Amino acid sequence: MINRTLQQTAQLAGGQLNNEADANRVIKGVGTDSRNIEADLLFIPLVGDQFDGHDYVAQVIEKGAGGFFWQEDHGTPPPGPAIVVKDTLLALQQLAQGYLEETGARVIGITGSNGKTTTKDILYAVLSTTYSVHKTQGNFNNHIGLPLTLLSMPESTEIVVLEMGMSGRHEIELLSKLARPETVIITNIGESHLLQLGSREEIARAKLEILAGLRPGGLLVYNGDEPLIRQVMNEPTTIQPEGMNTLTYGFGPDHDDYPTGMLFQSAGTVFTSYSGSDEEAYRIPLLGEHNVINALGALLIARHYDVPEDKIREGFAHLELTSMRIEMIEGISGITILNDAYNASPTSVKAALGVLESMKGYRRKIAVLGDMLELGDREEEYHESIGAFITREKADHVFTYGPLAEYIARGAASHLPPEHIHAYIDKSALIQDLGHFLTSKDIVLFKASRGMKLEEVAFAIRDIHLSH
Ligand SMILES: CC(=O)N[C@H]1[C@@H](OP(=O)(O)OP(=O)(O)OC[C@H]2O[C@@H](n3ccc(=O)[nH]c3=O)[C@H](O)[C@@H]2O)O[C@H](CO)[C@@H](O)[C@@H]1O[C@H](C)C(=O)N[C@@H](C)C(=O)N[C@H](CCC(=O)N[C@@H](CCC[C@@H](N)C(=O)O)C(=O)O)C(=O)O
Ligand SMILES: Nc1ncnc2c1ncn2[C@@H]1O[C@H](COP(=O)(O)OP(=O)(O)OP(=O)(O)O)[C@@H](O)[C@H]1O
Ligand SMILES: C[C@@H](N)C(=O)N[C@H](C)C(=O)O
Repeated sequence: MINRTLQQTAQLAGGQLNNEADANRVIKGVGTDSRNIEADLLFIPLVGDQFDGHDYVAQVIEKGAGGFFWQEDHGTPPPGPAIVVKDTLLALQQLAQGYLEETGARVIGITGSNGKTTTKDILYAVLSTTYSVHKTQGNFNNHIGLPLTLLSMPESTEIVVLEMGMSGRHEIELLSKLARPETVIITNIGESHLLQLGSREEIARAKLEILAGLRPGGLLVYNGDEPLIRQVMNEPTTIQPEGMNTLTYGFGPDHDDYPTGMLFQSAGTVFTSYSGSDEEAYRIPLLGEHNVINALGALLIARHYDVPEDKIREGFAHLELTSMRIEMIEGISGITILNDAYNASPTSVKAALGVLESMKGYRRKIAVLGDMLELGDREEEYHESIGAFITREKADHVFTYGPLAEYIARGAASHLPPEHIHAYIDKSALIQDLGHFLTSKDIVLFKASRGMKLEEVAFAIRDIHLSH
C-alpha cells in the first residue's frame, strides 16, 4: 500500500498541505470510511448520496489518522494534518495515478458484461506463479474502487490486474485513462445495465472505451465469438492506440485460442485448447463452458507474459474464485448447492443453466431463479425467454423469486409441467417450502441479481440441509 510523507502525498494528489509542520508525517494506506480508519491511514472524505465524509474528520483525527484530505469548498479544515484539495474524489484518483506511475507496475485491465471477476481471479492465480501481482479486491471496479485498489498495491508490485466496470458511457474511459493499461481483455457483451445503455451496441461501445487509455503498442484480447466487439472496434469514433495488437479466443479454429475438447467433472473441468502450434490439456477447478472460455482469455495473456506452461497449470490448480460465482457447496445430507447468486443477466443465467444441465448423477435438478434487474423495457420478455430456455435436461423443477421472475415461471411452462413450476414473492415462504422439498441427491442452482440477495435463501437451505 501507499507509504508516503504528507508533502509527497500532497504533490501527488495536487493538493496543498495546510500546515507545513506536518510535511514529514507519514501515511501508510488510505481509507474512505471513518468507521474503518486506523492509525497512520490517510482519510479521504467523499461526498456521497447519504453522507459527507467531511462530517467524520474529527473522529478520524482522534483515531490517529496520518492525515486527511479536505475539500476546499467545505471552509476551513479542522486542526489536524490536512491536505486541502479542490475535489476529494478527483484527488483520490490523481493520488492513485501518481502512485501507480511511481511503482512502475504493469497494468492489465479487464472489462465485459460477465466474467470480469472470474477472469481476474484466473489471471491473478496464473500470473502470480511468475510475478508479484496485485488485483482488484472483491468488486471494487469503479471510479472509487479502482483508485482504492491501486493505493492498496504494494510498492513492489510488478503487475496489477484491474477490473473496470460500468453502468454508463464514459465510465470505463475514465478508468482506462487513469490506469493506462498495456494489456486489456473484453470478456463478452451481455445485457448487464441495458436499462442505462439502451442497447447491446451501446454496451459494446462502453466496453470498447477501455482502449482509450491503452498504451501505444498495447494488446487487446477479446472474446471473438461476440461480433459486436469487432464491429464497434471498427467504428470511426472508437479510440484505438497506435500499434495496437489483438488476440481472440472463443469456440472455433478462427481464434488464437479455442477449446478442442471439454470434460465436465463434478468439481472442475478438463479441457484441451489449441494455440499456435500445440494442443495442450488443462484442468480448472471451475464449472461450465463459460469458465473454459474465461480461462482461454487468461491463457492468452499468461503466454503473452511468458508464463511457462507448467506454471500456468500450477496457477489453475491453486485458483481461488471469488464467492457466489457457481460456487459448489456439498453436504452430508446429500444435497448439492450451486451458489451463483452474485448477479444475473440472461447471458449469465443461460450459462449457469448450462452448468446445471452438464451435472450428472443427481436425483433431481432444481433451478431457483430470481429477478434479473436493470434490463430496461424488454425485461419481461427477457425473463419469459429464460423460462422457455429451461428444458427437462436443464432442470426438473424451477422455483422463481420476485415479480419479474414470475415471467420466468410463465416461460417455463413451455417445457415443464405446471406442478414442476413454483413461483414465490415471499423469501421466507420460499425458504420454508424449498427446505421441505429438497431431498438427498438433489442439486439446486441459485441465481438472481445482486439486489435480490438470493444467497440468503441458499445459505438458509445450506443451514437446513447441509449441517446434519
Ligand atoms: C462512496 C462510497 O464508498 N460509498 C459506500 C457507502 O455508501 P453509503 O451510501 O453508505 O455512504 P455515502 O456514499 O453517502 O458516504 C459518503 C462517504 O462517507 C463515508 N462515511 C459514511 C458514514 C460514516 O459514518 N463515515 C464515513 O466515512 C462513506 O464511507 C463514504 O466514503 O457504503 C456502501 C455500503 O457499504 C457502499 O456500497 C458504497 O460504495 C459505493 C457504492 C462505491 O462505489 N464503492 C466503491 C468502493 C466500489 O467499487 N464498490 C463496489 C461496487 C462497484 C459497482 O457497483 N460497480 C458496477 C459498475 C460500475 C457502476 C458505476 N456507475 C458506479 O457508480 O459504481 C458493477 O456493476 O460492478 C463494491 O462495493 O462491490
Ligand atoms: N464468460 C461468461 N459468459 C457468461 N456468463 C459468465 C461468464 N463468466 C461469468 N459468467 C456468469 O456471470 C456471473 C458473474 O461472474 P463475474 O463476477 O466473474 O462477472 P463480472 O463481470 O465480474 O460481474 P460484475 O460486473 O457484476 O462484477 C457468474 O456467476 C456467472 O454466472
Ligand atoms: C452488482 C452489479 N455488479 C450488477 O451485476 N448488477 C446487476 C443488475 C445484477 O446485480 O445482476
